[in-house]
Amino acid sequence: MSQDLYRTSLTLLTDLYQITMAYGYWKKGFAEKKAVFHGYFRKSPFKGGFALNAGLAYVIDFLNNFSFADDDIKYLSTITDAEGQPLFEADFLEYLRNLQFDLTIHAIEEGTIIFPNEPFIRVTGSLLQCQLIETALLNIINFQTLIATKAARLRIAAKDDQLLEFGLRRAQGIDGGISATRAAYIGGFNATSNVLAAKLLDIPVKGTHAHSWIMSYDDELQAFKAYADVMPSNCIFLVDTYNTLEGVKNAITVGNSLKEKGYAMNGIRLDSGDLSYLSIEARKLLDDAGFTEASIVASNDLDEYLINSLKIEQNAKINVWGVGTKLVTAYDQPALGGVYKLSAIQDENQKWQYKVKLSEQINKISTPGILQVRRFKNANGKLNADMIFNEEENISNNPILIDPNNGIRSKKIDKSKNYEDLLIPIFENGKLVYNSPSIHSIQLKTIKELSQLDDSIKRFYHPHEYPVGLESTLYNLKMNVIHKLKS
Ligand SMILES: Nc1ncnc2c1ncn2[C@@H]1O[C@H](COP(=O)(O)OP(=O)(O)OP(=O)(O)O)[C@@H](O)[C@H]1O
Ligand SMILES: O=P(O)(O)OC[C@H]1O[C@H](OP(=O)(O)OP(=O)(O)O)[C@H](O)[C@@H]1O
Ligand SMILES: O=C(O)c1cccnc1
Repeated sequence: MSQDLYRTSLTLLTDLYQITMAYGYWKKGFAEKKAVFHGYFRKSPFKGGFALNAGLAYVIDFLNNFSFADDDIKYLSTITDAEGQPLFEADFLEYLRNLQFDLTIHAIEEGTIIFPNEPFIRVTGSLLQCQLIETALLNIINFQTLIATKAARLRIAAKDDQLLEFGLRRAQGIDGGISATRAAYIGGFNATSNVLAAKLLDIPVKGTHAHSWIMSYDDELQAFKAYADVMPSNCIFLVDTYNTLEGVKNAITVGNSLKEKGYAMNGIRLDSGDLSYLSIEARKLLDDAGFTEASIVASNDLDEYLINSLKIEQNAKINVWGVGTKLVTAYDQPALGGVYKLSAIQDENQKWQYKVKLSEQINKISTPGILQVRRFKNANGKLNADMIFNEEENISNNPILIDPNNGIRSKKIDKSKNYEDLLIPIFENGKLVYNSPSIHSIQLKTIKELSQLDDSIKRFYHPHEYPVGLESTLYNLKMNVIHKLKS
């Protein structure tokens, strides 16, 4: 499991300000006040209509190992303030050394479609612990959700074709490469070229060969022949080193000798030039030579727009797509803006005090409450609307959803609709109560979820906005808290 990488103590994987705030809470005597935070994002990435939730398994491993090791404490004791004095007093560091993770966490499962403004995670427990986990939690989920979303968009474009992830060489560092491979698989990729990720994650590993193989021989035909000698049942020939269509002919020559020996040539790979024209011509050559089953793999700066154009507008004859850079770097949107906000805190009488962060920008005003996301579905299983509500309030059987960014937009939900509450228990008072599904079942979930999402929300240009609203009691609570703060 790739999570092995996260099984040492990563408790210091945070911003210093989380620890200074924790120190402040401790000093002021409210470190253990009960608080609730939610993680959510405000805008779907890639100008799209949805995101695909990923990263929870890593969050679980991070939290399972959440404790300050002796050398963490030792390091913290060396941090100094502007006057060169230790920033943290020894008793606080002792408090951290003895800290037992005991948060309660609810989260949306990986492979679930999620939308702006709805919490994908809810964290309940001591203010100090809630604060200390913020940065790592956002680091993990923002990246994996971003890449899983990109992968899901590529899956939409590629329809039933094979998608291979080729991104490691261009990924953002080592963990960027491994996390991206994981997220790509969750989003619907069939295999990766990344051997370490494949081993750690138990996912299929695949690949062809590079131009250097061809260049290391005097000519292309010799290079193909040598490759076929060594790996007769693993032959996808890269045909574009010198002249693509001549390369296809050489592949056919070697394919014929393989056939005589009882092997099938698996296919060819195109990596430059006009992929549409070349794939159509290559298909004709292969079919005419009897290689109707041979695959045509394409790579070279592919993304969902190009795949869509090649398949739909240009009728390209490509059935396997190798995608690297634009997937693993989320090229057109390098970060998901997921945030983590305090929404309630208990007073001395254990009564919730609801909290809101104000902003001049209405979409940046946070939502108070102990929130849950209820997803309503039509009789045919298609997603209909998501309702965010406060678990502390009784809600009507026929709730009204109000757009959090526009109070005059509302939608009535009729009570006959099926629904599911998406935030499910993951940790209860620090104890893991959730069995992480295998990565293969997460991918199956993704495929099912994508099939339940209307095409108008999946389209790449100006997608329809899926209805996500605050249940009306929650909307009123939010307005009240805002008005109180403003007065
Ligand atoms: N039919 C097509 N329609 C739209 N874009 C295409 C088509 N075929 C190829 N492309 C894209 O055009 C871009 C340029 O490809 P091309 O092979 O001409 O240049 P290159 O990438 O610089 O070549 P090389 O890989 O040899 O350096 C690539 O992003 C490629 O994916
Ligand atoms: O284009 P990507 O989506 O990132 O896919 C991975 C790329 O990596 C390899 O190229 P290589 O590193 O040999 O560079 P080049 O093909 O650009 O010369 C491969 O031939 C693909 O073109
Ligand atoms: O196996 C391949 O064809 C491959 C692997 C990584 C990058 N580009 C291509």
